[in-house]
Amino acid sequence: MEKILIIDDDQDICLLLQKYLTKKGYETYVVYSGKQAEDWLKNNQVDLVLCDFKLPDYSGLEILQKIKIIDSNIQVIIITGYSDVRVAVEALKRGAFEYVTKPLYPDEILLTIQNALNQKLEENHPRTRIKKKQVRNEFVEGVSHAAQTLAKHIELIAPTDMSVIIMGETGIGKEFVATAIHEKSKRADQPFQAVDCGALPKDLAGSELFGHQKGAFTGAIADKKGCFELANGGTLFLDEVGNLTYENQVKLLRVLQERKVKPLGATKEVEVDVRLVVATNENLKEMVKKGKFREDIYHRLNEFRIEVPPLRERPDDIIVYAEHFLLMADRQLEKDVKGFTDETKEKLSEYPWHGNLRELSNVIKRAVLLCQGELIETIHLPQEIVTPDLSEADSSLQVSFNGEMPTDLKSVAEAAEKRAIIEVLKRTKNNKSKTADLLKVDRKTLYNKLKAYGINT
Ligand SMILES: Nc1ncnc2c1ncn2[C@@H]1O[C@H](COP(=O)(O)OP(=O)(O)OP(=O)(O)O)[C@@H](O)[C@H]1O
Repeated sequence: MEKILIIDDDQDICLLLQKYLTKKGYETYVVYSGKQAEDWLKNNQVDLVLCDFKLPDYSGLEILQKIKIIDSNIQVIIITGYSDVRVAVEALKRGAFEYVTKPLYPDEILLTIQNALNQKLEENHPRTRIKKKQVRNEFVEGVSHAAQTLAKHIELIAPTDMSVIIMGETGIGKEFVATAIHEKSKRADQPFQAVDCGALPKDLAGSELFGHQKGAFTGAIADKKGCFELANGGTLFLDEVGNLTYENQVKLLRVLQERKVKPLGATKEVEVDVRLVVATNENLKEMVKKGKFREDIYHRLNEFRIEVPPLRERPDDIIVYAEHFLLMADRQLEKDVKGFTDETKEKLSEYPWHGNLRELSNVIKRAVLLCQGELIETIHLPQEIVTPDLSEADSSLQVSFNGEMPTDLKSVAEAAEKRAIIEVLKRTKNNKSKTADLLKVDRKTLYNKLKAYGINT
């Protein structure tokens, strides 16, 4: 039976999750703080951790790091508020499997847990993600000029053996581009090995990349092939390559120059034939200037550079991707949602999508889950996307409660009232009479509430 640890200081949430997941056949455990989790994990083993991002003692990133140090094989799913999605995305870069946003929906949690457990990292290669056997979602090109140029570049570069640097914001699809390059290359039937250099602990990175021989260091109980050897004949994708230590950059340069790797502790070198594709969301050239990334490696990798522009700079693509993610979610959740209302499309197109395609895909999946009819409406989207001003108003309301979410009924009711007023004002384009009508109050009451809640119209 697979084991799940739930970490949340909200005891009600813990109880609900525990009951639900136990019913679904998992062995579940609960702790209420980061420290308790740390102690618990040192003495017990689990397959997956479901962790609230805002614990009383540790931040989400801190607890993630501690879990990964204790056992890097544990899959971690972060529970977060939508307004914290950007930080949660950072957690993904540091090794979390996925984030789910509040309010929590059991079906969504269950699906994410099942996906995480299915993809549980392979025993022998804990920090690498082997993509070869994974079923991937299809590569969608987009219709914007930038997306078309990107597709053309992939077609052109794929059949060559040139190294490629893929640049772009988090979640924009750099790894997808790397996979597309591999799949369209002559190496397509050979391994595609992806390594997240950002998630490699410093002391183990060398062994993960280049392998080691039994006895090379304490804990090296058997020979181990590094990613270069595992990718032999195929493509090695180094994500967040700018995070490699100087020492590993030197070793990487040797492999690039000589096409040979020397596992730690080995006396002999092993020949490797690997095409290198790397990605970064930092400016590598700047890193070279600052002395943080070796110039010689940069030039070797920079045989071809692909820049993937952020989604907000190519709004024409948003609905294309949204429709693709809707199809995927329909399939995954066995639903038959057909599309979006015009208002929903408008809201999706206006939103800045700082988490790019990953954020869009998650939002659509959740909307499909919530949708009971044929079309996704704005009520199925997170509030931040439908009424961005309102979320600001909400957060200002929270601040006025000393940074704590209001829990007393009066405050909760006031927050809901404020939200409803702003929402209706938006819909009526600030027409007070219509707003009062829709809210079924007289104009004077409406004006009093606007003043009391500090809503400027
Ligand atoms: N061209 C595409 N077609 C369809 N889906 C895509 C495409 N590109 C990205 N996606 C979706 O966006 C998600 C994020 O993509 P990916 O992991 O490649 O981003 P990334 O830029 O490598 O992120 P990070 O910087 O965090 O490593 C994917 O899981 C996939 O769902």
